[in-house]
Amino acid sequence: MPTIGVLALQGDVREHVRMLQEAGATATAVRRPAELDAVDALVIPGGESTTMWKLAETFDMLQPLRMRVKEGMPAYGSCAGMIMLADRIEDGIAGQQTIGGIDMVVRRNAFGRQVDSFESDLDFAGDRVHAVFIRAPWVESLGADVEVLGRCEPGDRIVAVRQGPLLATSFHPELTGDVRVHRYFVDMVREL
Ligand SMILES: NC(=O)CC[C@H](N)C(=O)O
Repeated sequence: MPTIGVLALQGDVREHVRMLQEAGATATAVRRPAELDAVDALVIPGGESTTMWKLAETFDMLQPLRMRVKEGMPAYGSCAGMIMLADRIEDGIAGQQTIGGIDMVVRRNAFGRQVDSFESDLDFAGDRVHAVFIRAPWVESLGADVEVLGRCEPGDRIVAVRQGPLLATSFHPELTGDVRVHRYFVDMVREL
């Protein structure tokens, strides 16, 4: 059974721990480099990417996170976590940095004020899932090695992608009780 960490600097950590356990993984919160060393894979939760970035620097986690991702650790980022896994971002705050790893440009708070939060059914890797979006980003553009796993209205925007061991969604599957996205990630971790 793989041990999957949930980055616990900020955001909805407990919900991801619960979903990972339901999907058959051992799940644990990760705050420090030594805890990161001990996991096979990592979930980066939703929250606020600017805060997460600053806390990652404060806790000396940004470089270790970049290193593990570069070495091929599987990671799944949801919402703010998607932003953290993007190589480039639009509408970040001044100097905002990411962990990176996925060759894509992600736009923060992209769906705009009128649809700050919304829910939508969409196809994720061939499964129909109910998706919750909260001040969500979308994928503005992506490299040739990035696979699109899901799109959503308005605008047929890209909201789920995978590049090798890295998975990202604009939405929050941990809030729906539907374990399939987490199961998809746990299966990824098992196969890699
Ligand atoms: N629900 C979320 O994770 C929101 C993401 C947030 N808008 C950010 O920029 O980080």
